[in-house]
Amino acid sequence: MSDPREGLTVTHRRYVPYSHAHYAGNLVDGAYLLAMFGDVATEASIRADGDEGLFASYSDVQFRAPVRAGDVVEATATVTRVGRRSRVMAFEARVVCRGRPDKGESAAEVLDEPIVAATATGTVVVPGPVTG
Ligand SMILES: C/C=C/C(=O)SCCNC(=O)CCNC(=O)[C@H](O)C(C)(C)COP(=O)(O)OP(=O)(O)OC[C@H]1O[C@@H](n2cnc3c(N)ncnc32)[C@H](O)[C@@H]1OP(=O)(O)O
Repeated sequence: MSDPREGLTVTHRRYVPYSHAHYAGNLVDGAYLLAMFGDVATEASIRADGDEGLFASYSDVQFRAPVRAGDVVEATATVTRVGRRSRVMAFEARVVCRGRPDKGESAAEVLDEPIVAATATGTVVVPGPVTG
C-alpha cells in the first residue's frame, strides 16, 4: 500500500531580482533554480516528517529553458516515494511571469502557458526515530 505522504506537493513562487542576473541577456545561473528546489524540498520535508531533512542527491537535473531577471518563477516539489528515511521528490520550476521590455522598461505580463525551465529528481533524508 502506498504511503499517504506520496503525492504531497509544495510550491514556492519568487520574483527573480535583477541583482541575480549572471549571464548575457540577464540570464540567471542554474544554481538559482537548485536553491529554489532545496527550499521547496525543505518545506515538503517539514510537512511530511516534521523535520527539515538533508538533501542527499539529485539523480537527474534538466535545464530546459532560460530563466531571466524579472521573471516570476514557481518551483514545485512532489513526494513520489517514501522509504524508511529517504523521501524521493520530483521537482519542476516554471516561469509564470516575464518582462516585456519591448513595451516599456517595467512592462511585464503573466504568461498564458508557464514555461518549464527545469526539472529534477532528488532524495531528501530525514533522521530516524530517536531511541533510548
Ligand atoms: C531539504 C534540503 C536540505 C539541504 O539542502 S541540506 C544541504 C545539503 N545536504 C547536506 O549537507 C547533506 C550531507 N549528507 C549527509 O549528511 C548524509 O549523506 C545523509 C544524512 C544525506 C545520509 O547519510 P546517512 O544518514 O548515513 O544515510 P544512510 O543511513 O546510509 O541511508 C539512509 C537512507 O538514505 C538513503 N540515502 C543515503 N544516501 C543517499 C544518496 N546519496 N542518494 C539517495 N539516497 C540516499 C538510503 O538509501 C537510506 O534510504 P532508506 O532509509 O529509505 O532505506
